[in-house]
Amino acid sequence: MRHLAIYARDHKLVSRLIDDLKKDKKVPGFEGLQHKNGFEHSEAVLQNFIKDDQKHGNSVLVKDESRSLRTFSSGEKRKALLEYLLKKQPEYLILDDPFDCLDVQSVANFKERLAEVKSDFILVQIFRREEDILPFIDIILDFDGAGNTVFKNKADFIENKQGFLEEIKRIPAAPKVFEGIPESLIQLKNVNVAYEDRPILSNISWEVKRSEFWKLTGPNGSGKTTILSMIYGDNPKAYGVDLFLFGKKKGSGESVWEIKKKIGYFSPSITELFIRRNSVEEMLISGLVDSIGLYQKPSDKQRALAKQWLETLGFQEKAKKVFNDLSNLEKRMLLIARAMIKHPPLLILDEPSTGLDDKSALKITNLINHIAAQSDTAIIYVSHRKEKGLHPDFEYELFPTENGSVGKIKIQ
Ligand SMILES: Nc1ncnc2c1ncn2[C@@H]1O[C@H](COP(=O)(O)OP(=O)(O)OP(=O)(O)O)[C@@H](O)[C@H]1O
Repeated sequence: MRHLAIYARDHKLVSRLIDDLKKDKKVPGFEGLQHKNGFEHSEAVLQNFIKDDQKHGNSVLVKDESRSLRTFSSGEKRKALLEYLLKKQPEYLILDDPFDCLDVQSVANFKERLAEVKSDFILVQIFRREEDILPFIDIILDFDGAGNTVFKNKADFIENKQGFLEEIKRIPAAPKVFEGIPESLIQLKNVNVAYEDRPILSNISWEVKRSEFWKLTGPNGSGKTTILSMIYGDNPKAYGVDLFLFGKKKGSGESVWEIKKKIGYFSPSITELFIRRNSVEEMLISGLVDSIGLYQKPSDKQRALAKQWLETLGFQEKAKKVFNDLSNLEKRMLLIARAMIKHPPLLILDEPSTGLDDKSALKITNLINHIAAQSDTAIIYVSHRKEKGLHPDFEYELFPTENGSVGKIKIQ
């Protein structure tokens, strides 16, 4: 059997297939893998190691390192898992979307490492983006409309990406005006951050003004999340440095809660916070009252605004549907709309298209481009990828050095 890649068009079908492989069942097209020693490289496997590390410390993945697995960036964790699995001498390795959280350089290194060991075992790569398919794989497993597996040559696997992006209609207007918002929303002046004497950020000077659309980028571990958590979260590193949010130095009066009211935030991980059985409409409206889920009866005005947003997204038929029953892409589009519904002065989108296939990622970037073009909200879009179709005005890129990451501005 040769290496192959599985297109994760339908997550459930792929999961079922992988489960059957793991249970050592006979799977059509994968007969060569039965009774073989196989391992899985996936986010779920990684999370188990992280849980274990939290309980017992000293994870086997990083036993030669002085710090715990938890403090590794997402890219560093994935690399550690790969090396750990390679030592187990697998006969086959399932790689579940291995490049999704990796920056350009790490993807290149990871691909190079796999090319070195590719003749030692069979690789089964699950992918969502065409550009991620390993260069030495030329067989793709896809699913037809009835859910049957279809094997294709890579050359024949051509995604028709044109013509499916329905034009986003106008986004609804702001329900209220935020008073007293200065021209400068975020300003970092010569900010340095270190963790346990390890320099992470070096002399970062960056300003985000009203209505600007920024992409914040940089390789894994360069400090993107650290900057975000200083702005939006309660990272103690934000205090005692020259970080100004909406004109005030952080820590000089405004509570984190007050600051958060002026920021719309979306990260794919918040999708899991919504466990109540709120409807799609209620979930949108919760963005107006800064709560996760809705605990009070919405007013007619709020419902009318939600209706307009649902029309913009093309979700008008889904208003009463349970949020948790939406598809992954629909949940993300809705939560981006929820973050934007009050037209906050600043919208932070943390890797919003991570884990999505090419078509779904384009739908997300299309929505964000429209939000940027049709509102006065400033946007910070965090990603380590080159996002196809995204049109930011500026890019702030972090470059790691041994003294911590330095930042450079690119005008698009
Ligand atoms: N609490 C902590 N203690 C020690 N080190 C930390 C802590 N939090 C982050 N780090 C380290 O700081 C560096 C920057 O991490 P950060 O998560 O900000 O990077 P990133 O650019 O967001 O990475 P990625 O793209 O992989 O998410 C990493 O090397 C990480 O291991």
